[in-house]
Amino acid sequence: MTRVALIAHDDEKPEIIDLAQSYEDALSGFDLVGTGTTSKRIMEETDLTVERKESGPLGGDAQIGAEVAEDRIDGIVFLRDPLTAQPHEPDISALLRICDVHDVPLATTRTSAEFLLEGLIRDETDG
Ligand SMILES: O=C(CO)COP(=O)(O)O
Repeated sequence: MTRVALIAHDDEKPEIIDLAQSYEDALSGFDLVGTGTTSKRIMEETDLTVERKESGPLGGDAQIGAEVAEDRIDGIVFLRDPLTAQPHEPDISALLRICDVHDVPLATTRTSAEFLLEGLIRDETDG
């Protein structure tokens, strides 16, 4: 099953919730994983089930990075706050780097996230 990671910084949580609601039908057919607070918020605002990792600052990005290294993840939506410094910036950089290493598609904005999800939906439909 297509496994998708959902991650958003605090400023972007309303955006990822709106995205999850817009794509709820398609996402319900995916295996979802996410960082702690993002997962919790999405599950509160939709009927989706998201496997909860740690919160980002406590290692959630690193846990998802480990799954990327094991080729378990098909795509990542990571809505980053481009205007606020994060205490766990090294973990964030590591996640972006390991996605590059393994050629795992990663979207960091709403529009690129829609393109990514449309691509994953198409791949799943094509079988
Ligand atoms: O910090 C994050 C990603 O770097 C997100 O973590 P939360 O989903 O726990 O807020």
